[in-house]
Amino acid sequence: MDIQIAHGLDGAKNAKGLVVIIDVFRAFSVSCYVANNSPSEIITVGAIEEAYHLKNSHSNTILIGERESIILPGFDYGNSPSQILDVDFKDAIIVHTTSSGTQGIVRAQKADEVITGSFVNALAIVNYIQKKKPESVTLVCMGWGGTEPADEDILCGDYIKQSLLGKKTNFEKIVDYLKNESTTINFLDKAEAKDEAMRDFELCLDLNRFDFVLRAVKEKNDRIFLRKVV
Ligand SMILES: O=C(O)[C@H](CS(=O)(=O)O)OP(=O)(O)O
Repeated sequence: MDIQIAHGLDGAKNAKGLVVIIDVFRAFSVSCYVANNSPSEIITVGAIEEAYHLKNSHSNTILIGERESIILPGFDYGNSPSQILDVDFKDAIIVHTTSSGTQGIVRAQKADEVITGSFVNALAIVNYIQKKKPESVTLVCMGWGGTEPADEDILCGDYIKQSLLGKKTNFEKIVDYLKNESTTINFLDKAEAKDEAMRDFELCLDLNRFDFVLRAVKEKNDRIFLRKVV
């Protein structure tokens, strides 16, 4: 299996094979927390206008997302796992748009298949790839706004790659580095509620909390749905 690491929006655009779009803080950690709370659908969108359009077209739509780490006007929740941790999404259509992660999903048009990447379901991702045995895998580290590298996404990409190669990575060291040395945890600086942001940090680093993969599937009107694969 050929394993490539790519970065940001361009990396997503050119990614081939089975593509993992990685966004630890916070898009694809959030997506897993959402998926765990039983929504009828999760729709990933790039444009904010599309999110508003979907909200106006379906009564049971909930908007989740941010720009520059701040919740968007009229949205129900920010891009924050702590805000939605205990929310029952039964029968709701979740529409998710973010600065970086969801933009990567939308751009990954050359991929054979796209799944999301985060630490909260890292083992499930590794197991899924090992089971599928694709010829080539691209791990796309989305970074800040899809334009600048971010430590947490690079570390997650490397963690998945090493696991696929049968090598162990010390996860405690990763957490320690992100907590004490990394300067790339943008949303922590921008957050108005510091306690909530710290809780987001912990929830996004809750390794292997979920045992499912989220697969991006293009359907009606070219909309991209995230579907759980256990
Ligand atoms: O969760 C966030 O605030 C980030 C903002 S950015 O990437 O640092 O610009 O969004 P995400 O798309 O989840 O990375």
